[in-house]
Amino acid sequence: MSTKEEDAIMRGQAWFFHHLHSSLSSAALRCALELDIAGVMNRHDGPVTLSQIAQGISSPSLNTEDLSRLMRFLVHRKFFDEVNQLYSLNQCSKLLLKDTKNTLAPMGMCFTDPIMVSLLFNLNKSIKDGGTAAFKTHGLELWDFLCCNLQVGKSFNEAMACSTQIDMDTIVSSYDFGSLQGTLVDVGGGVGMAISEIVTRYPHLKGINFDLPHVVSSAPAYEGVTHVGGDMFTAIPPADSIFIKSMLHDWSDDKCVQILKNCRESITKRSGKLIIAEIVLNPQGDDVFDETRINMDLIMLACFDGGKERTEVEWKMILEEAGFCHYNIIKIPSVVSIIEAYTD
Ligand SMILES: C[S@@+](CC[C@H](N)C(=O)[O-])C[C@H]1O[C@@H](n2cnc3c(N)ncnc32)[C@H](O)[C@@H]1O
Repeated sequence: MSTKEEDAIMRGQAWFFHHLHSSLSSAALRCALELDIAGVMNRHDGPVTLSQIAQGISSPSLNTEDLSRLMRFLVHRKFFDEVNQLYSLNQCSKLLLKDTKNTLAPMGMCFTDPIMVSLLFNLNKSIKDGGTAAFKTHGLELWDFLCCNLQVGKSFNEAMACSTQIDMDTIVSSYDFGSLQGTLVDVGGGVGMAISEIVTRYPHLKGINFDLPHVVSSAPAYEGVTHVGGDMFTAIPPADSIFIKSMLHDWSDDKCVQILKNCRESITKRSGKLIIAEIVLNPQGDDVFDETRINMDLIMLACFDGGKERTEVEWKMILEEAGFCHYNIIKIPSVVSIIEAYTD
């Protein structure tokens, strides 16, 4: 065998093992979250030793050598920084701190939960035999499963709310909601985090958070926001403008057209605007979020019947079919873009 062939085999093996073991990163992330390693480190001023981390975890049977191997892995994967056996938080691990404004800890806990992860491993059945991997795994579509399993449902809503909090900072500073007037309805707004961020910055807007009754029933009260429970496939509350974030990707093209037609019905009388904050897929792209965008597409495939991330061509198709003949895509420094759509 030539050196060139040997080299190609070696690189192939390295590629294979990289992907074979990639779930270890999420397992280690879960471990760091469960042990609250970032929280323990944050209680100290400056870098900490392994024994300070061990003391902070405070478990009588903790094995320091095992902890040191976990820390070595986490440092290798750049979760934490380490210099001369002193560990410190970096930009990634700061996102693991609980109860902070920009935390991603609830998202980490929800999407590393074996209940959520297990469905990804049924993707093969779903592709071969049809139906969602969620249904193959849990015997229910994801929304029904989340509705019946309140604990997982709560964890899912918290995960959405924390990533939305981060996205909304960028969305609100990149898009001029100040030009809108009257009522702004967030369709599929979850517990109302997004609309509350908008009306806090633009208090002249009247915010309505619209979601399924069981979701809004547990939503916190926000000043300037009214929670309305209902079904977007039946009717959407009347609005001057509509906001939708990370919701259409849960649905097939046909269902999206149905939702968008209901949006048009809701705003038609007032010639309002539809503002969508969702992923615009660019499979050949190589910006910092393109990998996440394509990962999200596979998650949608596993979780939702017909769920998908869409390219610009796919967005144009469903918007036009629903009667939104004009649109404008605004790229912002986020995994999502803003799509403004109009009826005339
Ligand atoms: C992926 S979450 C997005 C939540 C929020 N927009 C965000 O970005 O955090 C999709 C939301 O759609 C809601 N939803 C699902 N089916 C619905 C329906 N038929 N009517 C209204 N809302 C629905 C879910 O309850 C969930 O809160």
